[in-house]
Amino acid sequence: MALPPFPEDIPAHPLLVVDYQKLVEDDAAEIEKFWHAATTLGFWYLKNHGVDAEVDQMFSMGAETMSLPLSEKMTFEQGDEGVSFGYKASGANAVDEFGNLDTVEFINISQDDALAWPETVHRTYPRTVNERMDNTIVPFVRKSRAINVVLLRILERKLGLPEGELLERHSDEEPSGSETRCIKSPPRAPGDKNTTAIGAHTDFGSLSFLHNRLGGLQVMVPGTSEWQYVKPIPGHAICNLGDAMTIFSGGILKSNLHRVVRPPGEQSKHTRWSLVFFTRPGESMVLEPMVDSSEMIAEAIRKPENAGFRTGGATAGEWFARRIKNQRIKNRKGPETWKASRGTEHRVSAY
Ligand SMILES: O=C(O)CCC(=O)C(=O)O
Ligand SMILES: [Fe+2]
Repeated sequence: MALPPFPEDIPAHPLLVVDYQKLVEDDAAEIEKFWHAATTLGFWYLKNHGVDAEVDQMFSMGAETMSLPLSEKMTFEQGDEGVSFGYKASGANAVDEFGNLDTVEFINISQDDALAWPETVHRTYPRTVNERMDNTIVPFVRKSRAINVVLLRILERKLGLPEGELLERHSDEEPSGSETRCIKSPPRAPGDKNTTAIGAHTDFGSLSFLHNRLGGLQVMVPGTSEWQYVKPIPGHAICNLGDAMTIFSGGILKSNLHRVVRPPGEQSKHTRWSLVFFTRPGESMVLEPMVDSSEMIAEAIRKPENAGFRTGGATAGEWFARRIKNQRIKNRKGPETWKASRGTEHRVSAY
């Protein structure tokens, strides 16, 4: 079905457009553009990534899964212990410190489970997922991971890290929180004041590769306290960095605050689907600035504004479980639970 375009009269934040093929060819100007995006907003468009056909298939997988009976989907629910893989029902998470509820449902499929299929590493999935493992999910996961590895290699070099040091923290030999997520966000009643679908957050891991059809994603542009839409552009993925990259780099790389609200204008009448592939560090990797491996990072962490990026030695697995667990509404005791779910979000105004 044809979707209405993003309204022309609604401002959208212009992300830099990075050409993936040029990155692969080691094009110096393109690498500079990517580095600029990574160290300022932490969001950019990625074109020529070659994953469009797989993305379409993944949206079909998502639609098939979300149309299963709720009772069946609930058999595969994430639970309240801080595990991300599986199904998340609408309203299972808080979107703010007051305990308002999210309005999206999604399915998270672990990279480890996809790559080991038909073996199980972490958990099992609904039949609509199993049926599409070989022909849809595995190809999408492989291609998306390969793209993120190219991006990681470039960042590793630009950060002055010895070859392989950042990559080995994202090895697929070790279990990780890396996963793909298909999100369904139904239209909201016109008078519904609570328009937040996914609350303000920074991403938990390293790199997110996102595919949007409708508006609704917003970023808070650094130095302002205003939310701005990111406009979906056909064939352009939206990429962003997560907390692990900000921490590893001692604050050089930016993990920016974002959220999902009702799509703008006519688009608000339609169901919003989105698809993400998250690359996250291996579970046992310690999230600390890589000061011993890069002079640039050692220098960055000496700046007072970056001091907060020392975690005290949390592993990626612990960081990730804490964030997921404390955003579950069933675990909520009060505003402190929301605070306990936070990562590198420092802007009190956006909590
Ligand atoms: O749906 C989107 O556009 C963004 C989703 C997102 O931020 C997330 O799942 O972390
Ligand atoms: Fe996100």
